[in-house]
Amino acid sequence: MSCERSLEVIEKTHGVCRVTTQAVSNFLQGQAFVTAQITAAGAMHFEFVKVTGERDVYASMFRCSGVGCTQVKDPKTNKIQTSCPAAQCNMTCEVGGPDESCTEFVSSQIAQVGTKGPGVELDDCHFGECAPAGARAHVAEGSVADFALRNESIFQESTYILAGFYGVLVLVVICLALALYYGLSEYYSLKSCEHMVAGLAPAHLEPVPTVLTFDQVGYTLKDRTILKGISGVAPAGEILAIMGPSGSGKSTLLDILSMKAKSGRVSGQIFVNGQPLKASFKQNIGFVAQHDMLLPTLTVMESLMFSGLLRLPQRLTMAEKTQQVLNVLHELQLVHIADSKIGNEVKRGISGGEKRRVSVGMELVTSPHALMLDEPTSGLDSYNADLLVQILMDLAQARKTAVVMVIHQPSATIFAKIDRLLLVCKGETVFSGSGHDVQPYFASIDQPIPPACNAADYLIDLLFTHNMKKEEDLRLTLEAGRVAKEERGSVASKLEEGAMAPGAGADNPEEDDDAPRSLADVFAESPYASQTQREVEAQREPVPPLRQDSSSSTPRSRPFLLKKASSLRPLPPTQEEVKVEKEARVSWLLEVSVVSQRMFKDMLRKPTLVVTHLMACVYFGCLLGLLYFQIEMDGIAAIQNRMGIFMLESLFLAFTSVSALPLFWLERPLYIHERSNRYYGTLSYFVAKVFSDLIPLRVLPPFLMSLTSHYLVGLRGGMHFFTYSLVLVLMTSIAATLNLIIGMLTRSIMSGILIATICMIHLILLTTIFVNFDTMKVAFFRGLRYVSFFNYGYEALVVNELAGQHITNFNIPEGTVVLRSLGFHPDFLYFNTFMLFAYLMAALGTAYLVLCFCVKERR
Ligand SMILES: Nc1ncnc2c1ncn2[C@@H]1O[C@H](COP(=O)(O)OP(=O)(O)OP(=O)(O)O)[C@@H](O)[C@H]1O
Repeated sequence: MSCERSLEVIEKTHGVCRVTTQAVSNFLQGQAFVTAQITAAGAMHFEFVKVTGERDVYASMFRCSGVGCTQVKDPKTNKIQTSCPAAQCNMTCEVGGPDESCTEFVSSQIAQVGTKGPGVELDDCHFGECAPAGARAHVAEGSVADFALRNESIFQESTYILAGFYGVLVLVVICLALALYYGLSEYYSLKSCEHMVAGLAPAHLEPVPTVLTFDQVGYTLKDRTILKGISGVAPAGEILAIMGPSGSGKSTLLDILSMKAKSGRVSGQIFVNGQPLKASFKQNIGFVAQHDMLLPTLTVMESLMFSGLLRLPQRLTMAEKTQQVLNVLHELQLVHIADSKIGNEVKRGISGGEKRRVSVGMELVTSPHALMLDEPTSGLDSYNADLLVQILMDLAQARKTAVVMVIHQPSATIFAKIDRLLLVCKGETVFSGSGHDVQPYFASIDQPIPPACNAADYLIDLLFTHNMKKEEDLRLTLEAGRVAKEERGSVASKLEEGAMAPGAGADNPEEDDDAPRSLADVFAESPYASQTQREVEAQREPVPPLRQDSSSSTPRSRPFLLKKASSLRPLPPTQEEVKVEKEARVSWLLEVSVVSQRMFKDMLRKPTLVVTHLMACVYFGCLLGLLYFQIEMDGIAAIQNRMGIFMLESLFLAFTSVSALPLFWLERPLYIHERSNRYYGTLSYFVAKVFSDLIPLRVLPPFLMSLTSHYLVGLRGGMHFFTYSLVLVLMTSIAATLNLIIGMLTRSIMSGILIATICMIHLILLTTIFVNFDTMKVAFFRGLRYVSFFNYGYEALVVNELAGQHITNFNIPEGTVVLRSLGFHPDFLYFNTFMLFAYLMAALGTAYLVLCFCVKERR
């Protein structure tokens, strides 16, 4: 198309003018623009529509035709003045309602304006005539061309500026992604540190010998006792193995020793090198979860560097951090696979045993004073399990670290290596002491471990059958009627709950003198128990115990467990400790940069999601572009088609934003693990998440869609295009953030998607196109228009496209009037855009708060 803005009229030209005739402009009251059409023969038609009413819209139409009209162009201002001395006007008042001023105007002024008076003077006219490129040549030959007339050019100068602006934006985003991808990668590959020699630990990371002592640790969850007065010592440089049948409370004990947030009540005392446990000690604990929490797309080196960059003290240089990672790679025998990807079930990477070692390495990088491992050998073959335990033993000895590990059923080789053993059954201590004392102890209680059998297997079997036997004995006792009728109910219910532990009867010995003695009872009275207790006492410095909780009860009345249980609350950090911790932490900006870099890297290494989003949006833009190719501003179809396009685009973007929900869901366990292990703060993760999710998935795709559909459909150009794509980007970002919030709050991915879909449907429903809020009888429901971001977005889109547009061949030729009559607010474009911004900010704020308070580790 090419457009003509000169005075020369090829066939007929359309324009917008300001009315200067006093009588008319008075009547228009500010709506002083009329749409005009002038033909080559000097005939002119112009019309205006005066709109009155707020809720009920009334339109009064004023149409004039004039002959012998003249146009004069002011060369200085370039404005065109038009004069029609003999205009014939007629007026339709009160279309849809009363307008007294119109009736009065008709009777007093119209005759003068139309026939006798000075005619109608129009000023500041903006005429334009557009035609397909080939039409000009046709005109030159003097024949009349059948032009497709348009109100506006689809290519304007400002469009090119905006296209350039967006082009630069896209380039910046691509450069940013590439910079993030390659930014720190030189430190992430083994090649880059070939010049470094393993073994030279940075001075700040000298080992600190640590002895961990725990005394009378108990745990109660909703009136159910899970742990009862467990005591033990994890000496520096040794491994304390916690063993027991499934459900005996091993992981619970490890959680407590690792200072994990527990939902139940924890009692007892924990000492570190004889001092009561301080809250600040958490940062010196390394915790290796039962399942590997690793990002499959990263290499081994990158994973360890991620931990090192975020958790090693700020004062360490990058070279020192890399050195530390290199040392850990050597210690864990991972150098040969340093640049291999972790992998997962879909894309195979390193082996299971290697993954376990990487998980351990992620913690060892920080040189923790105490290392806690939950079943580190589970799922490994005996070679890899032995190798891992041997590595752990060497590390513990070299670094003088207290290592505590839960182990399910170790091989004979591993069992023989265990320095100290804590055997638990149904939350009670069955044995606690040196690994060498296990055989003599069980021999002393008439349960000798057969020499040909794996001691670990034998002990687990023993505890299991002992449990079964004890429960069976109690059942028989009940049947024989030896328990009073009223007592029967309580015992039976205890059995059902599974709370009846071996030796449970010993809580009330006088009630059941003949009850079989549990292994826990037997151990509590053995010299090994006293020995453990002495070791615990020996490790404690003579300091007053932690806050005593008067409400806590004595767990058992036996010599080994005589002391009163106190609530376990670590001492709050002193101001000095807070200062030291603050100084040690890496800066917030570095945290955001490292975390977002990893997110981008992950996204680029499995680009399916981004590519699918981009392709889907471009495809949909093309589809709409072809369906509505170059639609005219003609007749009612002009309104229908445009409203259809915007609704389809909004729906498409809202529903494709659901991907934010499963995306967070898959990341959730990793986030919880890393957050609780102090890799980064919640705000750092959130900012990185917003940055890495919004830009590639919620900004680029809708922008590309708007770009495609805009040119194909022939929507309004210039600033209107900018507003159009901005509104689509804002709507997509809001929808994605709302889905993110739902993903954070729901416990199941399927219900999350269902809830998200239902919420989206409700928000879509509350859009003016589906419901005219002004006609609602209940005031409350009228207020719902402010709830839906969809309503703001959709209204902004249609107003941006239709307000002020002239519609040909339609009895309401003003887009503004049509919008008003449909319940839209043509003057709310900026308000709606601002509200979308505000909505997005509020949604992001809510998402952050939900992440802070609802997505927490509570075990
Ligand atoms: N948050 C919780 N909610 C409900 N029950 C819990 C919770 N935490 C622990 N338990 C219960 O406490 C008992 C001990 O659990 P724990 O996970 O510590 O056992 P475990 O010895 O580590 O078992 P496994 O070897 O099978 O992992 C179990 O009966 C478990 O059901």
